[in-house]
Amino acid sequence: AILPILCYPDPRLHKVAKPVEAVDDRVRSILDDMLATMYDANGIGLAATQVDIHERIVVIDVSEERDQPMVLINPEIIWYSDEKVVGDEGCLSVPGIYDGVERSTQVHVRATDRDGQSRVIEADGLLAVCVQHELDHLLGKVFVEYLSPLKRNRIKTKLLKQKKTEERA
Ligand SMILES: O=C(O)C[C@@H](Cc1ccccc1)C(=O)SCC(=O)c1ccccc1
Ligand SMILES: [Zn+2]
Repeated sequence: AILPILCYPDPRLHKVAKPVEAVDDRVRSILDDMLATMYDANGIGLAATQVDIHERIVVIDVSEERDQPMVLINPEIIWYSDEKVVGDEGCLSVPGIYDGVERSTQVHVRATDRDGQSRVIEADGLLAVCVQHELDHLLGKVFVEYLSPLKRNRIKTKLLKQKKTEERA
């Protein structure tokens, strides 16, 4: 099913996700819904927090063909490169806003996949950026929090105004 994506500044986006106890059919069903929702929204990643499910689950697909889904259950970054880069980021919970965020260029992530197997993924490029962005979501952090308070307030005002016009429409 396509799930509704929470929109900033919804307070639920700041809840901290809990670890998944067991990779069972309930979790696999959440994974399928999150992947459907991510592809429908044309995103390259989605964290469970964004669909109001507060468990440590992330899906990612950074492939051109949109046919290489990645599932990260209970992900943790076990190594960050010292080298960092500022890249333009967007967020499905902050529609229409793109701005520069500094991230490590490479990260190593330990995560469990849909079969319950634990793996370490060595990520670079857009995948490294996306992993860091998604894991922030699981900690209740949205990328606009890296921006200046002035920019963040302008974004809040803009999105709240958008929401009002949507409700009236
Ligand atoms: O809100 C999300 O987690 C999804 C987000 C992931 C992300 C994109 C870009 C940089 C970091 C994290 C998106 O997919 S935003 C929309 C999008 O499709 C996109 C934006 C910029 C570059 C590539 C894709
Ligand atoms: Zn996001």
